[in-house]
Amino acid sequence: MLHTLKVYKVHQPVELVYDEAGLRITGDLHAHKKPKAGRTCGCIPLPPPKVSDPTLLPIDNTNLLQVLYNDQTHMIQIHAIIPQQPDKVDSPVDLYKFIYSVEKGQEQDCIDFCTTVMTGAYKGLLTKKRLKVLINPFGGQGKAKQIFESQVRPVFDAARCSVDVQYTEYQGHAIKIAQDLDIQSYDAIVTVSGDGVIHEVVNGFLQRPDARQAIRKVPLGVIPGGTGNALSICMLGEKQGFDPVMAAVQIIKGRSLALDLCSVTYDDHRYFSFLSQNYGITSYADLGTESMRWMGDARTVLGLLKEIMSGNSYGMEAAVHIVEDNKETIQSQYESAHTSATWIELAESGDGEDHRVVDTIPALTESVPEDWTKIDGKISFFLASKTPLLARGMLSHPYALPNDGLLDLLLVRGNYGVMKQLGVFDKVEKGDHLDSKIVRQLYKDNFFFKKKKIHSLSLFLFG
Ligand SMILES: Nc1ncnc2c1ncn2[C@@H]1O[C@H](COP(=O)(O)OP(=O)(O)OP(=O)(O)O)[C@@H](O)[C@H]1O
Repeated sequence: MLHTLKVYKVHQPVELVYDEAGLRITGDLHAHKKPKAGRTCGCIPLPPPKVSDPTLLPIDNTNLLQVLYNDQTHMIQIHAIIPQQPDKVDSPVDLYKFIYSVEKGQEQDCIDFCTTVMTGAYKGLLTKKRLKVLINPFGGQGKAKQIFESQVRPVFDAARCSVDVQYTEYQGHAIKIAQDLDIQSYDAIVTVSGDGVIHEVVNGFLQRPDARQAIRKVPLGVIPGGTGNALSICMLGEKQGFDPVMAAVQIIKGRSLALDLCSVTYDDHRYFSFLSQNYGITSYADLGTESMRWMGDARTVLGLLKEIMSGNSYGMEAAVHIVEDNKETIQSQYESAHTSATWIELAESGDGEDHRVVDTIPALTESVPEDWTKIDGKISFFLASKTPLLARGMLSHPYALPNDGLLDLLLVRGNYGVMKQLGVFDKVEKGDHLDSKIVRQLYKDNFFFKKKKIHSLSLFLFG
């Protein structure tokens, strides 16, 4: 059903048309111009859109943040996200604000129009979310605060979210904040940081007596403010995963996605991981470039090259429970899971249940079950991951699924020499390394790894 409203930009008539797909603004010749710094009001800017009518600006429901009538100014205000290149799926986006005057006598029509648009734009979603925002002022290249204030806060304000900002003050602070968070007061917890602070939030939640309830009640929203931002690129892709505006829109318009967590026990310490567990070249590459965070995510590539060139080999002992080790089968399972993807909504736990997270995997002191496979000797890569991308340009686990209850393990046994290892590295950008003969197995499994044990739990994320 079509809903229309006639409004004015100064004296020029403009028509607003809303249907199920979204809103169209017709007749505003300057609507596509890009917003100026400061993004005040006015009618806004961008390169001309690839639509047949240059006076027409279509805005999808997903990109509509707020449409409201201001009875002080007798104006309608539209806050929306507009892609810089409308024909590209991963185009950068900008925040726009359109303001048009409403004719005398049309006020009630305008209010009704706004209600219709907002109902369609937020179908099944909460409006005016209450957000707890954690900013690591030292994360990545130290730009998290600036990213938040200049690119993210305006989006949250436009969507009329209430924002409670807290800066992390020391290592481990986010664990404490998540542990003490009043879960009834917030609709999401948002990190403006790298993966380190996300790790702390997840672990803080899971140390709570009401861990399961807390993690269901308060989803995690991720704004890229670190160096690698691995979780962000796994959710939004390699380009948009580094776009704070797009990430902010996900927090407002995204739906929750369950992501398995891995329980890791190290000596008598237990924690939960949502990315990868690894040994061999990738782990030493990471450790060897800790002091190079200033160079952003380029340090991942540099570290890997350095470690491969060193010619080191790595001994390990591990036991793995293999669920599937045929690459073709894993690929086809991934493809069918991907095409039939459904959002996993976890049921709320009932009152009186124990909400603590309990360990269900056998203790390390117990003997390895008979149907598990042992790995004992030299390896180059032992990389188990819940997520597909290790970093930008490194699609290490192309068939990883967020909530299949399994880990994907990439294993290269032995040391095949620098040239062959460089060959694997060279193909990892698009995931083609799996065709390499030396990448012997890609398992879906649970496993014991040295002194670590891993299984999966769930966390809500926006996707
Ligand atoms: N105020 C602070 N002072 C010192 N360390 C902090 C502070 N706030 C957070 N931290 C620590 O900084 C570490 C790294 O933070 P973060 O994940 O944000 O950035 P990053 O490691 O550069 O990003 P990425 O994980 O994407 O590479 C975290 O483990 C966190 O404990």
